[in-house]
Amino acid sequence: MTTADAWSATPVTAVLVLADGTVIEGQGFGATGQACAEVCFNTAITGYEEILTDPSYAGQIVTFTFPHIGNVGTNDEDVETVNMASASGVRGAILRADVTDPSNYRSSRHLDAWLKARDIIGLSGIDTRALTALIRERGAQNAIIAHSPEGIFDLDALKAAAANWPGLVGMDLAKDVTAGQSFTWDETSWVWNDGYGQRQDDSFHVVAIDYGIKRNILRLLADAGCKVTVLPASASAEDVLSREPDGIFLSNGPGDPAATGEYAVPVIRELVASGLPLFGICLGHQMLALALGGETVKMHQGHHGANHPVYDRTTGKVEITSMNHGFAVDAASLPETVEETHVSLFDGSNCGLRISGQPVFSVQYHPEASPGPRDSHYLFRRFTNLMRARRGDTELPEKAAPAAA
Ligand SMILES: NC(=O)CC[C@H](N)C(=O)O
Repeated sequence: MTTADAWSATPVTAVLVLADGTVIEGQGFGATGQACAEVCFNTAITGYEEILTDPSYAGQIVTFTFPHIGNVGTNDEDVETVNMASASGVRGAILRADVTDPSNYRSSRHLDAWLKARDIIGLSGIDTRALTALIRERGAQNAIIAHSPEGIFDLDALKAAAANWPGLVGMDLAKDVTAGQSFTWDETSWVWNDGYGQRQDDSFHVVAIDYGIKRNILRLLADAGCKVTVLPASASAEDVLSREPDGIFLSNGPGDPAATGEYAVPVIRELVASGLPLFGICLGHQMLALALGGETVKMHQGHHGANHPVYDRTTGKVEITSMNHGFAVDAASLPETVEETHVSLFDGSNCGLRISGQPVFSVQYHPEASPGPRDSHYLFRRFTNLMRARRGDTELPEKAAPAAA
């Protein structure tokens, strides 16, 4: 496949080399050097900064199907990693058009400089539609991205590196992105005020285990009335329970959920046995399924975007969701005590579960969005309602009242 075209009739300064030897040439931006990872595509039209700072993308290179990326620059507020300067996430960004100068009042930095500072390699000027079609056909690809301003590439070495990269199956990356120490969080959201913007109830204490947690999850937990203690991925059940939480949260994160089987999954099993309300998102959902005796599988191309329809079997409603996952829970593997609550309307894959008769539930998608639609914010209220019920308080409506004008 050759991708140099009229759009990018300039010297080749970056390449993407797939494990099968395919070489895709374009222009480099951001960091220089090279990085092996899995290439996926994301169909979201907005929110590139949130996507590029979602720790769940560690070990991956994101191809944006939307052609204009970078035109609103970057800022400090839209960063999703808890550690603002963290470089341990996405390995590369692939764009159709070259990054233009930012034009937005919130911008404080050009995407190019911002990527450099975060050690993320950029490749632009390629036919992203062709690459997306290739991934759809053959599945997410192992690859190497390389940026050399001098345009010097050892293609044989790059091909060998891409072919030898082991791939995400079996790779535990949560341990690389988790915060090294515990911290507390009580900052509410400021961008979205959909009625949860004011703290509803200060008295819930939630312990969140950080496998690569996103800021907006923490903000929405705070909006829903929780004071959050965040513990590293290595936390034991005793570490969690000794904080006397009202509820437990399992975060999103990168890598293969099954690769966390030696440390996180047994801890989650013990936490489920505690009987406390428990809520999991994405990697947290997958690890909960494993803890309950289910299995996870690698998907063909994964789900990465901000317009994925999901059916909530418990209410009969459809919500449009943000997604970012390459593994999925095999619903058929779940034991009878576990109910499938949500399914993808794109491919029928599992998108949620709960334990019958126990305050434990999780979803595969990202209800905190960031970027994406707000349809699923109700799940944070569903979580606090489980904590309310446990202490005998009346439950609050899941749908927030519209924000005052
Ligand atoms: N966003 C996430 O938590 C991703 C979970 C997991 N790493 C996957 O790709 O399926």
